[in-house]
Amino acid sequence: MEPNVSKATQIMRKTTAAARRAYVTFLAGDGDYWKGVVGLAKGLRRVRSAYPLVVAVLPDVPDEHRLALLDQGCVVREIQPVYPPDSQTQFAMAYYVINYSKLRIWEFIEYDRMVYLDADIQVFDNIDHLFELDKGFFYAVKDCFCEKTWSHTPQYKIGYCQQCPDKVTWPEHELGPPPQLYFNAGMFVHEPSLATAKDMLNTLLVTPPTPFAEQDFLNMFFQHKYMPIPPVYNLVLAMLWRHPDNVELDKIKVVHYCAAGSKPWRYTGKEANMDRDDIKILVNKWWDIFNDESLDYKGADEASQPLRTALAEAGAVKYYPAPSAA
Ligand SMILES: O=c1ccn([C@@H]2O[C@H](COP(=O)(O)OP(=O)(O)O[C@H]3O[C@H](CO)[C@H](O)[C@H](O)[C@H]3O)[C@@H](O)[C@H]2O)c(=O)[nH]1
Ligand SMILES: O[C@H]1[C@H](O)[C@@H](O)[C@H](O)[C@@H](O)[C@H]1O
Ligand SMILES: [Mn+2]
Repeated sequence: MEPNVSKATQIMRKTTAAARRAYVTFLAGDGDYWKGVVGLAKGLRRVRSAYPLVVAVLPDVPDEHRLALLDQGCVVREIQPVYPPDSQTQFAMAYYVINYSKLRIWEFIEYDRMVYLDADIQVFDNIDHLFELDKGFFYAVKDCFCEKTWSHTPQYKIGYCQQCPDKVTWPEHELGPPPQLYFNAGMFVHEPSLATAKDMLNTLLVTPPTPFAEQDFLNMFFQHKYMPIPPVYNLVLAMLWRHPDNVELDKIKVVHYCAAGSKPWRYTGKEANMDRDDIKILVNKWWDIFNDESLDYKGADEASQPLRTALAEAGAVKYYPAPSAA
């Protein structure tokens, strides 16, 4: 306690601290992930998050998609791509290679604390309290090893998962010590720092790429700083059928639509497990937020005007202002 600090100073300090916090997501390419970001921006507004959503966009994100994000009150920041060293590695999904560019968010040093959320994530409850966690750690939720994307690993082959480590005992005599705790990198709490960013990129230069790309890399880089947080902060959907005992669906704050076929904006219901009732409900809940016009950002014109003007001048996109609601 500092007894001599005036109320005004205390409020000013709080405001300054708040200005240095933000949610952050990542957007690459001209595909449909921008819809996920729009959904996320509206979801954060629905739960009355106090902090903005910064979108780290690669240069290949088209202006039309950037406009849609500005219209939703996002802070759009262009980043340069990050590539792993050359190799013949097979990524679990071919596109994972672009995810190394996510490492650029450590360069956003105008913020001292950020909560990263993948574009295929939705928040159903306020999680602003994550910004209050002790500094000096890397916070994320433990992953599950049971889906086919893990089929290249010994843990998948023997049916071992850190979500239920007692079910299949790790054969230490054959495979050595059990795998260290491993987090899903679709959601985490981090502290931007140029020193860390530099260290990361230098380490990446001498780190051969592996199937889960930057997720594997971050697990290696932060192995001694990693602090698990409860699964309510990142429900990896496969948990619903792989470890139902570890999930209390009504308590979930953050849902990660990462299972094959579960991205709400691409959902057909055809892929394995996608016809489950809980999945259908979660996909519908995502759409309810995406379609809810009352959640649209109200100061849209102000944020996106410079880009609109530039585009109009360049004749790149035709923009017709929406009629006033009055
Ligand atoms: O064409 C794309 C592909 C990905 N992304 C961005 O990259 C994120 C990661 O891609 P996915 O969400 O499709 O990946 P998964 O959630 O299936 O995969 C998991 O493994 C990945 C390994 O690269 C990442 O670590 C990811 O955060 C983690 O949850 C997306 O949410 C989105 O923010 C795009 O913007 N455009
Ligand atoms: O770490 C992986 C990865 O995030 C996959 O994309 C997801 O589908 C898996 O369930 C998860 O275990
Ligand atoms: Mn994801």
